[in-house]
Order: sequence, then structure tokens, then C-alpha cells
Amino acid sequence: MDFLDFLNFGLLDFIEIILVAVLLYYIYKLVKGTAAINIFIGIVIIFVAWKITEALEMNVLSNIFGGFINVGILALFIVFQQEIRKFLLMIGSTNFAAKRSFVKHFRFLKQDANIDTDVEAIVEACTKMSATKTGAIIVIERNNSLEFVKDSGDTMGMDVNVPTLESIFFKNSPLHDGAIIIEGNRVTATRVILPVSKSTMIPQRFGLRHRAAVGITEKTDALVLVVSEESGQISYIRDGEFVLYEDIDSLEELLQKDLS
Ligand SMILES: Nc1ncnc2c1ncn2[C@@H]1O[C@H](COP(=O)(O)OP(=O)(O)OP(=O)(O)O)[C@@H](O)[C@H]1O
Repeated sequence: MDFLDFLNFGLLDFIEIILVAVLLYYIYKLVKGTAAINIFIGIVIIFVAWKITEALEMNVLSNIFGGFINVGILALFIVFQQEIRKFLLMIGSTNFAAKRSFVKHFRFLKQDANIDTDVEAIVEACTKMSATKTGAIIVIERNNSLEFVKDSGDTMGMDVNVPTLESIFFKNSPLHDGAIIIEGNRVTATRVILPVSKSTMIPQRFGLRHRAAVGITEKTDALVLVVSEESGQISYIRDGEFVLYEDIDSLEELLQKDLS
């Protein structure tokens, strides 16, 4: 009855299949639209070629392909450095309510993050800048630290309110270039240079400002609002993707929810 062994399908097998599916989904989400997908396909092709040449006893070729594969896990860590980092961040900042409230207990360590963000003021400032086609990029920190990008700009300590946000991005202001970082209800940095996304999924009409917004949300769980200088359009970017919303009230609701 050995050949029927595969029918002994237990609960653990079922759970394993679900977990593998979840893992594959996250890997796909990670490499979707990036150069990593081509590298991944390349590795799979070399692996298949290695197995075929090994089975056909084509020793020279199989040794060459085998040599590539045997460089192994170390090469994978180097090639997929960014993706592995993002993967770990993604796991670390999963939206489980329990995890979020757990992280919140440690927020007392950061004074700024302890105070609720004035979402209403941020959205109102964006609406006003949208009407005057004033370009802006506002990054709101959540659980992942943004310290690594803050260094590229100027350290600030201003309360979040409509006049402050408007005056930062006012075209003739010395602070208007680059992004601002908001922690809790404070603008803690201005003129910040964010990492630019290399994703091929971003439509051509979007320039560097929008790519920078996607870039920082690919690497961290920050939320970003962008006001386009060209069209006045307000974009909401989270987890490396543009979040669609119906009107300005639903944008405010979305932000409130994502920050709670
Ligand atoms: N890496 C970056 N980090 C932060 N801000 C950036 C970055 N790159 C560009 N910006 C900001 O975006 C501004 C304009 O960029 P660009 O016109 O290419 O963006 P865009 O996405 O087309 O936006 P818009 O619709 O407003 O023109 C720059 O002047 C700068 O303030």
C-alpha cells in the first residue's frame, strides 16, 4: 500500500500548504515589478538546467551550472539584500491588531511618537496646496524608524498645523525641496532625500517625487502623502502602492485608521 501513502493527508500537511502559499504570496509581492523577479527566474533556469544536465550525465555543463548553484545561500543574501530586508520589515510590521498594540507599549520611549498626529490638519494643508498646485511630500512615521533618511535633511521640531505645513512647501521657502518627516504631531525633519523606487509598475507620468514616496514605503511602514505640482492631485502611498480613495473625507478616514 506504499504507493497510496500520499493519500494520508493530515491536518499538518494542510497547514503546511497554506503556509507555503502565504510565503509564496509574500515573495511574489516583494519581487513584483522589480529587477529581482528576473534574477529569481534566472536562478530557477540555471537550477533546472543543472538538474537536466546532471540527469543526462553531461558532466562539464552540469559542473558549471552546479558551480553557480553551490555558491548558494551567501550569493542569495547579497543579490536579494534589499528584498530580504523588505521581507523582514514586512513580517515585523504586519497589521495584526495584537502586534500593533504590543508595539504601542514601547512608544513611550519616543516622546514625539506618543502624541496623536493631527490628520485633519495634514489633509487640510494638502487640500490647500492641491488648490494652488504646490508640490509637497509628507512622510508620517509609524513603527519603523526613519532615522536613516532623516540624516539627509535638516532636523526640525515644529508642531503639525496647516500654516506650518503650507509655509514649508511654499515655493519660495528655503525648506520646500525634498520631503518632511512627521513623528507623532511634530515635523522632525525637512528637506529629506528619500530612497527612490526602481519599480517598473509606477506609471511613467509620475516623476521623482512620487517614486521617492513609493521608495520609502517599500522599505518601511511609513505613510506618505504627495501633492503633485503638475496636477495638484493628492496621492496616498502605503506599502509601496498608491492607495485609492473616493474623496478627501475618505482619505482622512483612511489615514486615521492606518495611524490608529
Ligand atoms: N528622492 C527624493 N526625496 C525627496 N524629495 C524628492 C526626491 N526626488 C525629488 N523630490 C522632490 O520632488 C520635486 C520634483 O520632482 P519631480 O517633478 O520629478 O516629481 P513628480 O513626481 O513629477 O511630481 P510633480 O507631479 O509634483 O511634478 C523635487 O523638487 C523635490 O522637491
